[in-house]
Amino acid sequence: MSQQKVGLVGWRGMVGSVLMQRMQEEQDFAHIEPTFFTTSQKGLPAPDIAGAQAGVLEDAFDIAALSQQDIIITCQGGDYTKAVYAKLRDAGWKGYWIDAASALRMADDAIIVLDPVNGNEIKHGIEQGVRTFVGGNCTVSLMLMALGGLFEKDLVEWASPMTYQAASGSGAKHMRELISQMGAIHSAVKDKVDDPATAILDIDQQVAEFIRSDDYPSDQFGVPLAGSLIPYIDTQLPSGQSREEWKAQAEANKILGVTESPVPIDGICVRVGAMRCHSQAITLKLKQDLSVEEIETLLAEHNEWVKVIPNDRNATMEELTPAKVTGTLSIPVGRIRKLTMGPEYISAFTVGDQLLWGAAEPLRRMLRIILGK
Ligand SMILES: NC(=O)C1=CN([C@@H]2O[C@H](COP(=O)(O)OP(=O)(O)OC[C@H]3O[C@@H](n4cnc5c(N)ncnc54)[C@H](OP(=O)(O)O)[C@@H]3O)[C@@H](O)[C@H]2O)C=CC1
Ligand SMILES: N[C@@H](CC(=O)OP(=O)(O)O)C(=O)O
Repeated sequence: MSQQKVGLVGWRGMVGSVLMQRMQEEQDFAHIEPTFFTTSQKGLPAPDIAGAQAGVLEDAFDIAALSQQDIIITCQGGDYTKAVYAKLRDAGWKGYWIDAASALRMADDAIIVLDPVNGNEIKHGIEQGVRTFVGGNCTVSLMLMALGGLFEKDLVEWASPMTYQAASGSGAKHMRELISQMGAIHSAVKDKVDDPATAILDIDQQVAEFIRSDDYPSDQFGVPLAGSLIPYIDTQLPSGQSREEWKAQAEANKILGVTESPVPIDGICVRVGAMRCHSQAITLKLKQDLSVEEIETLLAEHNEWVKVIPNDRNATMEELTPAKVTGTLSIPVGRIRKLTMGPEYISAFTVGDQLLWGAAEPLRRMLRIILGK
């Protein structure tokens, strides 16, 4: 049988590069006939990651060229999806569309993909003719990978995730700016830091003045991140939520297949100075008084990537940090304990790489599901 034709759009962006990396690691290119598309570099040689047959870059707005594909994976962003998807479907294309952008997530004919959580719904959807599959919001996917064991058993009455989101969620330029901010702060006070005789409050005062000054680089974020934080992510909604906060309940319930009486999931999303791992401190109200041991067992058994970290200081400091998790598929979850509010109130803290399970990996696995490999 000939291989499926797969069009790759957005492959050189940040999410796309992580996807290409993972596809190479997992030998995915051995099972497909890839065509690389571009919005800006038509005719240039395609990357050699997929072998000699890759040819040149095709125009990502060429509906006829896109229509030749059995499957299209796009990490190009929502504006691209809005510009192309409807035209392609209107032209009669019936292939599989796998998308990283949020634009189509809540569409009735689209499934949000996170197969360790909703693999059955994905398979059922394919059988029913669903052809549009969209990766979830990074914080939502990471939360469900961590707490899937409780949601799967319908044990969660409500959840309140308070997030600590990395710079990568805003894009590559923001990651660079975070590093520049860190370096600029150090440069501004290096002499004083190196001199142990300098009073710490003098250093602190100088750092504070520098962070508020025009010399501090903040073109991308608009306000300081290094040495500070930003308690607002994405756009403002009339509900008082940020759009990032709104996604938690809307997307998580869609992934979980809850159509009536959605599980309330709401909290505050905060940008912090981590590079590419999102962390979340989650308060849960369970429907039952389960022991911590029972909760840990349910969580650990849910999928092969979640790793329960005992609520122990050393284990937490070693295992439950962005520094430890970055660049890996591991989803540690720890700080699990009963809160003083009552026996059904539980805390949890989880960390995950927002470019891997938060973005690229669910798309890559969706491709494999369609290929049946
Ligand atoms: N960042 C994130 O955390 C997440 C992002 N997403 C979705 O993925 C989309 C893409 O995000 P992200 O990967 O961060 O976007 P990037 O800005 O890194 O890349 C998007 C596109 O920009 C073009 N581009 C122009 N100059 C360059 C350059 N120097 N290097 C690389 N690419 C360049 C490329 O298109 P071309 O080759 O056509 O010129 C590329 O595909 C988002 O809009 C969002 O919808 C989803 C989940 C998480
Ligand atoms: N909004 C996320 C990143 C992202 O791209 O989310 P979404 O795929 O839902 O637009 C963040 O800033 O961390």
